[in-house]
Amino acid sequence: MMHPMWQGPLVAPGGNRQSPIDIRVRKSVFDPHLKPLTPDYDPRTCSQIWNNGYSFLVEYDDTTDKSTLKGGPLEDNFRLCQFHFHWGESNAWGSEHTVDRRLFPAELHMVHWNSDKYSRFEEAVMEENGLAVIGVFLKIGKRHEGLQKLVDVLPAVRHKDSVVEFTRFDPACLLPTNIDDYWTYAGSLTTPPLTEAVTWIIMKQHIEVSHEQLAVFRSLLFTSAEEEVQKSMVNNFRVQQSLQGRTVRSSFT
Ligand SMILES: NS(=O)(=O)/N=C1/NCCO1
Ligand SMILES: [Zn+2]
Repeated sequence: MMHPMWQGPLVAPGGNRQSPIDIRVRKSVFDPHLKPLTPDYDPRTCSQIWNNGYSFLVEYDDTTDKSTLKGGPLEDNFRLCQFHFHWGESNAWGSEHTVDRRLFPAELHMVHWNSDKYSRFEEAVMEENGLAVIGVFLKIGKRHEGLQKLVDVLPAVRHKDSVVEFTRFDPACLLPTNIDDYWTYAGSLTTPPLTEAVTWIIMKQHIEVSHEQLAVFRSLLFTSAEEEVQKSMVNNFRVQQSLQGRTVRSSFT
C-alpha cells in the first residue's frame, strides 16, 4: 500500500511536465550535441543530514560555487544543495523513474540549482530552468563502502525533524563509474512543491548497495518522536506521470 501522503496530486494542477516518468528506451532520441556531465563536488561543503518526514536529506553549503554541476544538457552552472533517496518496503519496487517499466529498489536524487541565473534554491525552484537533478538507480548487490558512512548515522535521524551534523562526505562516490550515458528530459520535482523546474539527468548505469544497507533506510520513520503511532519510512515515491508528448533524449546510442 502506497503511503497515503505519496498519492499526492496525480498531476499538479495545469501540469504538463510532471515527474517521475517511465523511460521508454526505444522512444528516447540520441542527441549527439549532449556534452559529458562535469560534476565537481567539494566534500568540505557537506554540512548535515536530517529527516524531513519524506526522506533523509544530506545537505550541502550552497552559499558559494564550491560543489557544482555543469555540462550534459545544462547551459548554466548549477550548485549542489542536497541529495536524498526514495525506496520501497521491499526490493521489488522503490524507484520513482522506471526504464521500460523496470522498477529498482531505490533511487538517489542529487539536487542542484542554477546559480548563474538565481541567488538561492527557493528562487530557482519556481523557474523552468531553475533546477537540475541527477537520478541514479540502486540495485541490491555488494555493499557500497562509500554509502556506509551515511548508513551509520541514519539511526541518529530516525524520527521526523531530527538532524545531525554530517561532514566531509563526497557525493561523487555515489555516482556510477560511467556518467557519460544518461537520459535527460524536462520535468518537475516529485515532492512538494512539485514545480516544473527540473532538468532531469537519469544515469543509465546503476550503483549497488547491500540488502542490509537498504534495510537501514527502511528503519527510518515518517513520524516524529512525539507521535504515538510510528510509521516506517518506506514507499516514499510518487506515482508515475504522463509524458504528455515530451521527448526523452539520450547521450548514448
Ligand atoms: N524528489 S525531488 O524531485 O528531488 N524533490 C525535491 N523537492 C525539493 C528538492 O527535491
Ligand atoms: Zn527525490
